[in-house]
Amino acid sequence: MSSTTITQTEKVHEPEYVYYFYDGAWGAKREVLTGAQAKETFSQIPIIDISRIYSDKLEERVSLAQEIATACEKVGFFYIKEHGIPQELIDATMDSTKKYFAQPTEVKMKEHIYLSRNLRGYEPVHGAQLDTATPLGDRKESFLYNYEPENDPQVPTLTEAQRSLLSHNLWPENQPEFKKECFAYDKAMIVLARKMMQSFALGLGADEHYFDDMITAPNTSVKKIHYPPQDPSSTSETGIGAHTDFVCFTMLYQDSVGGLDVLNANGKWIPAPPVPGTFVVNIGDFLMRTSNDKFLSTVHRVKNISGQERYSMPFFFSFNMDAYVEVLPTCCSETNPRKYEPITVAEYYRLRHEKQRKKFMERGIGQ
Ligand SMILES: O=C(O)CCC(=O)C(=O)O
Ligand SMILES: [Fe+2]
Repeated sequence: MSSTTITQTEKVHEPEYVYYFYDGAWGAKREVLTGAQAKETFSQIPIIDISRIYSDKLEERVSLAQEIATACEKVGFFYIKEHGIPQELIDATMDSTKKYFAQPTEVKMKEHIYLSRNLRGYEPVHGAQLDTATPLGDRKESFLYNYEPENDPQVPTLTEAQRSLLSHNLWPENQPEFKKECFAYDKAMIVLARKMMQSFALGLGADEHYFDDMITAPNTSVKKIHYPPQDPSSTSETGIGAHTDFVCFTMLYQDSVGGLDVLNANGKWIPAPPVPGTFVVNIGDFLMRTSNDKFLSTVHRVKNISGQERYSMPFFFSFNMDAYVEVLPTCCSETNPRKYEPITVAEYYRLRHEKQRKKFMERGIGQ
């Protein structure tokens, strides 16, 4: 009698994942794909000259919109140059931002976000923790302010009900210049953002003015951010943990230090280094939803290991708070039916903030 033993030494493939913050919580993940498993995805971020956005020729605006739409579909991130925002305006607001952050923390804590009704104002270093694997959280301090209708170049007429949906800012009383510079910056960015929305509408196959009525009092906000340098080997903190933005889209000004990375479909981090004279634009979850997932809301993070102080200013843009937003009919078909129900921006934000606030409270911040 004889017996045969077969020993299997086959290597078990252990998948590797990149984790990120999505829909109010940490824990969404993307598998790292290499070799034969790798998908077709981006390895760099396109730079688009958007001067045509100001053209009086529709065909030029359409060709730009198509270029932008391709970047939104394939990457979800792109740089814009020749955007029309004067560099002096950007420099002035950056200067006042640095002056604001240079104050002692206890002075800035007078505008702590938890003293405001809706998380506007100052958030200190380690005040946020997107990546729960970093016990200290985000090595950044920030100041967040929201749209104020009187500062809109096209001041909207709002009902009391509409007014009640707006966020309230918490401005530093001792720095009137800071508020002035913030407003000047916001005013210019609102004009550009409305143009960008027209370009997105065209790129999604809709009428150029499809979104116009939904952005008469847009829910915009600007976050001024200071990232002190961090120890490159530290795993206990990061600059800003990996996440997607939950607004429609973001136009980010970053200084010359660098540290922003963008995640591609294979779970690989692609750097988005500073390019002079540009903003980095990225699609957020709400426009992804509105486009029936045609445009991508792409995961990104920041780690400032440069040894220098880094400053950035994302300008976040969403529709009017009471806008009832449906998936664009041009993004749906019989073979690609609508994936999301219509929702108002206020409700969308309420649901997201509820989840996020619960998480922050669990950490014991702001009580
Ligand atoms: O500072 C940056 O470069 C990015 C900031 C960011 O992603 C955010 O605030 O959502
Ligand atoms: Fe972001």
